[in-house]
Amino acid sequence: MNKSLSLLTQPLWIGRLLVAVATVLLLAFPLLTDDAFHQNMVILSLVFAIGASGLNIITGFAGYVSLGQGAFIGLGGYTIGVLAARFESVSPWVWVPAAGLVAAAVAVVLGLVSLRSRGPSFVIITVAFLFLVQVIAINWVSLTNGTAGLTLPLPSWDRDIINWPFYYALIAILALQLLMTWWIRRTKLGMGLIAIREDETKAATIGINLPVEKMIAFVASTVFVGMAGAVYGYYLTFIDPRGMFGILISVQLVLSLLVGGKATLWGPVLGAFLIEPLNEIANNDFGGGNARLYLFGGLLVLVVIFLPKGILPAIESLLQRRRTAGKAGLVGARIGTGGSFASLTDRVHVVDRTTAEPRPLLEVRGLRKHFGGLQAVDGCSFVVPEGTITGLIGPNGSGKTTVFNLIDNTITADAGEIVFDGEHIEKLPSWQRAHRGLGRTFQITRLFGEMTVLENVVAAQRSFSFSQLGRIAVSGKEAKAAEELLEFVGMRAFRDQKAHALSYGQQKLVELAQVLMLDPKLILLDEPAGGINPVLIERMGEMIRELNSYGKTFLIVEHNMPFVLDLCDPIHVLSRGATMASGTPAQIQTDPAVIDAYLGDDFKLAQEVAN
Ligand SMILES: Nc1ncnc2c1ncn2[C@@H]1O[C@H](COP(=O)(O)OP(=O)(O)OP(=O)(O)O)[C@@H](O)[C@H]1O
Repeated sequence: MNKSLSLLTQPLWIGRLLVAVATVLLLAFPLLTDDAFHQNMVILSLVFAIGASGLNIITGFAGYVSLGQGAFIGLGGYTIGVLAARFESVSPWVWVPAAGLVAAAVAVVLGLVSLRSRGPSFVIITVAFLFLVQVIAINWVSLTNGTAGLTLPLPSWDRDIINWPFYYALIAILALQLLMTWWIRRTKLGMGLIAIREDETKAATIGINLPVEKMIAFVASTVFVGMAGAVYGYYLTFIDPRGMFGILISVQLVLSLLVGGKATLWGPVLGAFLIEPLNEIANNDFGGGNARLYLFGGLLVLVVIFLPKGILPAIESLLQRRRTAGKAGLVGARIGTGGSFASLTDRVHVVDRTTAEPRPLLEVRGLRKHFGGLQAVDGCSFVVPEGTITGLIGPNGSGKTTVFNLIDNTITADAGEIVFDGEHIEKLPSWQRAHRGLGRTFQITRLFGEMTVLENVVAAQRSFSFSQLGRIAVSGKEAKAAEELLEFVGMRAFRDQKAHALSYGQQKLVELAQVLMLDPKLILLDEPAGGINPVLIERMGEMIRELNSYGKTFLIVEHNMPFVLDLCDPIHVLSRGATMASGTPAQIQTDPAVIDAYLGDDFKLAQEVAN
């Protein structure tokens, strides 16, 4: 290996060295120059680094793009401005933590209002929020002095070190912000947020408590930003609504995050230190105003086209390509023969199978769902007895997947009852249904593509507690159990692969392991044999049987008739959204109505030949 290549394959220590050098330079900066222009530029860069880093939690991790992040800088500035004017004898520094609390409190309110929406509507709500706060600051004259603005007390310390306290206070806040980001990324909370970003609906079905995790993320993304806003306001010594709540601050924060790299620790800091100097150049040399708009707009277009993931992720994938160049990957590698589920029995809910008549584990009564004029599910009723492998079959479009979606609340039913394990669950959100013991795979697999296989399995949360959110995501008993489940489905060798790199069949196996991580009582499998090779179909059947022998109950939607008839008993047949027949495989195969509506005469002939 040549020398330059070996340097490139050692990214960890090079990265650490760069961070160490940058930290020393930042700490020593006020000692190196007393040039006011440069000091101002670095102070502003620090404010934007904190703002972008905070934004990283809600946007980079959780996938919620906010254009209202600048409002929290403004709220911080106004908190210190208002309080310093009211309590003149108190040092303004006292109000810096208070600004963090105000930002957090406003984030909770905004979160309650906006976190039910996603995508463009969420962005619009955050912009509206920014303008609303600005309007309040303009019109609540008794508190904010309106458009005339507020003047803060001048710093009381020596003129020679005039900027130093602001500077080091911002560095301390940035350090805290980065520490929090680093911690969140390593914990179950961070993994939950990334799952939400990748596929929120799916995240809920594997037990991730969406409202709580999103709210924590929203608050975490604003506390230190509010504090930075307070230091910024004190530094400016004058604040007004247009300066503190301008949309361009928020645009600059988003741009910093995108340029540096979303969901990375250092990306937002790098982005802020690149964008803010450009902003100053546009302000000073090109007359500000429109020049800044052109600059930010142009940069945004360039980033989206050439660096869609940002600078740091682009460097990382370049290094990754160099590291793996010429090495054979796992693509095409054989799936393992699979381990035994027996080693996991301490985690499983084992059913007493000695009782003669199994109790109903799931009862669906009169379920209805319409899409516009189409009645997709029309009074569907059936029972899944505990300990069985129950089949749900029917023609294409008869409503099977919709029934699954209604059972796990991926979509909400118009009417009907769902009783699971003796409890009515119609009103429970998906993640609570998962905690009750309902697991589900999807017809088209829905893994979190940017996570590794192991992370995908560990991401499932079978219960909720605040202390659990703080645990390291991939560690301890959970990670061990996830590895054992991957061994069981034959995918342990793939544990460090990104899920998006897997074949469809491999994804099906990982999704099964992910659902098993919930230790579910009932597993809904949507076409487990669809689109996979015959050997894997056979293996899938074996796994279902083995899991069933340990007490797992199944409800399976499948078109592969030999697979269903061999595995399932009882079988329910759906037609036009209603249950048209239920019975043993023998009864179903000979039911003239089922043959007429679904199996067809060819099936009957084939059965007769086979017999
Ligand atoms: N989100 C939706 N919006 C509108 N129509 C939908 C939606 N989801 C399902 N449908 C319609 O509801 C009907 C039932 O669909 P569903 O996917 O439940 O059938 P299925 O029995 O699972 O079909 P297949 O065997 O082909 O998977 C279909 O006509 C489908 O087009």
